[in-house]
Order: sequence, then structure tokens, then C-alpha cells
Amino acid sequence: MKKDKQTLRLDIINKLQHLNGEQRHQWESDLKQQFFEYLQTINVQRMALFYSFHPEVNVLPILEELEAQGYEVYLPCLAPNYQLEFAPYQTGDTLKTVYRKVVQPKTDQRLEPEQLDLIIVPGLAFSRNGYRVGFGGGYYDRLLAKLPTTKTVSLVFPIQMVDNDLLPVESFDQPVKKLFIAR
Ligand SMILES: Nc1nc2c(c(=O)[nH]1)N(C=O)[C@@H](CNc1ccc(C(=O)N[C@@H](CCC(=O)O)C(=O)O)cc1)CN2
Ligand SMILES: Nc1ncnc2c1ncn2[C@@H]1O[C@H](COP(=O)(O)OP(=O)(O)OP(=O)(O)O)[C@@H](O)[C@H]1O
Repeated sequence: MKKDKQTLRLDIINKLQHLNGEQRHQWESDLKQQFFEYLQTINVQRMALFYSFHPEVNVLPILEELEAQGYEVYLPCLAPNYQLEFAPYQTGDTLKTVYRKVVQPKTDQRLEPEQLDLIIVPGLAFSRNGYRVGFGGGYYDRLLAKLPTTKTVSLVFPIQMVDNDLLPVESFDQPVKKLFIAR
């Protein structure tokens, strides 16, 4: 049976919360490896990540490695009307909490989203064809609708995958172009 987005969100949050630490760690290392292998095949400089909070896939080790390799890293900042803006971030920069566990850089510096070469998109449930259900602000759907040519990827645990025909898709949903699924 097709679940609504809210039911699916709670389902996946529950699964992520019950994931054992060792399995999580192994999947996160695998995703990091897959992602850096992919990076060697493309030419990008400016990248948007997100500041993971529990129980999301932790992408902060990837963020640190990107910095070490000299990439420019940006994080999303909430703007009026569910818009996202992007601020530069380096480990150690001041962050502020904007909503529950959501944090963003304190700086007022911004990069036009069009200048991003690649966006790592957060999410809870995903289908093979790249559709996703996130926490429900519609922030990334609004953003990606404006950036049809930007590379987009998500890093996903197998327990977050849902059959194509079981993931609710609405007219405004924007799929990510490439999924990495942990093995
Ligand atoms: N780590 C991380 N950072 C992220 C995201 C994310 O998914 N993960 N986001 C991904 O987008 C953005 C923040 N997402 C948010 C999603 C919902 C609400 C929120 O206000 N939720 C309301 C209901 C939504 C509404 O008002 O319609 C709520 O929970 O009460 C705020 C931020 C940007 N930063
Ligand atoms: N391009 C858009 N223009 C206007 N409203 C939009 C657009 N895209 C999404 N929305 C609105 O955003 C709301 C949340 O969408 P949805 O539940 O799919 O969020 P989500 O993908 O889970 O969240 P997020 O993208 O923040 O991770 C919906 O009510 C929808 O009407």
C-alpha cells in the first residue's frame, strides 16, 4: 500500500534510529568511498552539503575530507518563503541553530546557488528513480526547480530505499540525478 509522505517519514526516521552503530559506520564509510571515487570522474569546485543531525546519514566526515582536498564547501541557510541560500563553511566556523536540530553558518556571506557545481541533497526516503521525501519544508524541491543543470546527488542507506511505485510523488517534487546507495 502507498503510504503518505508523513507516514513514510516517520517510518524511515524510526528505522534510522534503530540502526546499530557498527552497521551505520560501515555504510557511512562505504558512501564516503563511493562519493570520492565519483568525484575523481567529474570536474567540480564548489559544493553544497548539509550539516547532518541524528539520525540522518552523517556527511560531516565527507565535508572534512572535501575541505582537506581543497574544495569550496557551502551549507544551506533558511530564507523567507522556504527558500534556501548558501553560505561558505569551514570546520570550526560559527554555526547557529535555526530550527530544532537544523544549524547554519552564522556568516552573512552568500553564494548564488547557480554558482554551485554540485549539491548533496539530504532526505529520508528515496526511490531508485531519485525521488525523495525529506523533512517536509519543500526547501530542496523549490531550490532544484531553479537549477535544472546543476549536478545533484544523495547518499543513502539501503533501509531508506522505497520501491518507485510506493514513494509518493507530487507535481512539485524534484528528483536527484544520482543516488549512492551504501553496500
Ligand atoms: N541536516 C539538514 N539540514 C537541512 C535540511 C535537512 O534536511 N537536513 N533541510 C532540508 O530541507 C533544510 C532545513 N529543513 C527544514 C525542514 C522543515 C522545517 C520546518 O519548519 N518544519 C515544520 C513543518 C514544515 C512547514 O512549516 O510546513 C515542522 O516540522 O513543524 C524547517 C527546516 C536545510 N538544512
Ligand atoms: N516549487 C514549489 N513551489 C511552491 N511550493 C512548493 C514547491 N515545491 C514544494 N512545495 C511545497 O513544499 C511542501 C513540502 O513538500 P514535501 O513534503 O515534498 O517536502 P520534502 O521534499 O519532504 O522537504 P525538503 O525538500 O525540505 O527536504 C509542499 O506542501 C509543497 O506544496
